[in-house]
Amino acid sequence: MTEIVKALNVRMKFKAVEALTDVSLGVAPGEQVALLGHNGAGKTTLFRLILGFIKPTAGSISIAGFTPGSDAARRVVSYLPEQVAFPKMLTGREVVRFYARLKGAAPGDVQAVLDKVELVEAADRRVDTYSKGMRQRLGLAQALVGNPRLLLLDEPTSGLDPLSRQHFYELIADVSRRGCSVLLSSHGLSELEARTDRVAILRKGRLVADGPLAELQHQADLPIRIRVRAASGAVDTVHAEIGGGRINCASVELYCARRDKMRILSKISGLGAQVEDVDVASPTLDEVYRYFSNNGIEQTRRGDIQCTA
Ligand SMILES: Nc1ncnc2c1ncn2[C@@H]1O[C@H](COP(=O)(O)OP(=O)(O)OP(=O)(O)O)[C@@H](O)[C@H]1O
Repeated sequence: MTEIVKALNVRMKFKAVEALTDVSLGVAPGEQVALLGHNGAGKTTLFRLILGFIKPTAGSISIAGFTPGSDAARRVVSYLPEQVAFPKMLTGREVVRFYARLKGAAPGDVQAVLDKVELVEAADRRVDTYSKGMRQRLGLAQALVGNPRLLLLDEPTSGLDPLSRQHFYELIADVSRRGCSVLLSSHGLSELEARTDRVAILRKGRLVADGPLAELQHQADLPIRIRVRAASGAVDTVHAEIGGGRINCASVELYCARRDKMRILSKISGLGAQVEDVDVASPTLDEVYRYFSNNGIEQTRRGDIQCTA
């Protein structure tokens, strides 16, 4: 199957600044990839290369087998930039109609897309009366019109309230289920955690991690948190048996390496009725991100594994 994005050993240099170094990344049809990285890591540069706005200093990129920026590639890809701006005098419908014509989409697509992003009621109002969230949804509408095979979304949820974010991700999941690939950059790690197939992390222009979150958790081998709620009067015994730290009058918390998890859980299970509940938490995307963007050096409060069990 042809990859929608295929970047091979891409290097991008702006005079003295090397924005990307030896980046190889593929995106399959229907795949959702979150592109993460600190400010200046090279995310927007990668988007601009995929769009064909700039050419790589070295390496190659193809979009569904086509050269970025070519007519054929442009028919494949849609882009929602971080700072979305439309002519204020136009209505939302006129904006989407304009993009529909540019992309050769059927006129009926305009209404369907406005409906999808819940802008039908405001469609005939001028864009300068729109809230930030409505402008962002209009940005998504212009990106969705014409059924692109690849959506590039640069910080698409910045400035959106929690409900709008949720709706936004539902829309993205829907287009992805229909086979559209999504490459999305974001700093909102907690909201991405359960919503992306794959995470790619750029650090100073280098791709330092690429895979499903579970795989990156495995690679980073960060400690797992186990929290045990003791039965009434049993907290001292539970603490003495499994170690860790007391976090209140009734609970004990410890961190352990992944390889020790089952052994410790079995020990906790052996405490029988002295344990009321157990909660096991794998490292979050935020922790995995910090690990990889800090060159594999762990900087979390879990740094010292407190397991004595
Ligand atoms: N046209 C340009 N000329 C010179 N340097 C540039 C140019 N475009 C980008 N850069 C530099 O390349 C590096 C990567 O920038 P880029 O905008 O891709 O980062 P980013 O990951 O998108 O950052 P942010 O999260 O802040 O949007 C930065 O050091 C930036 O200053």
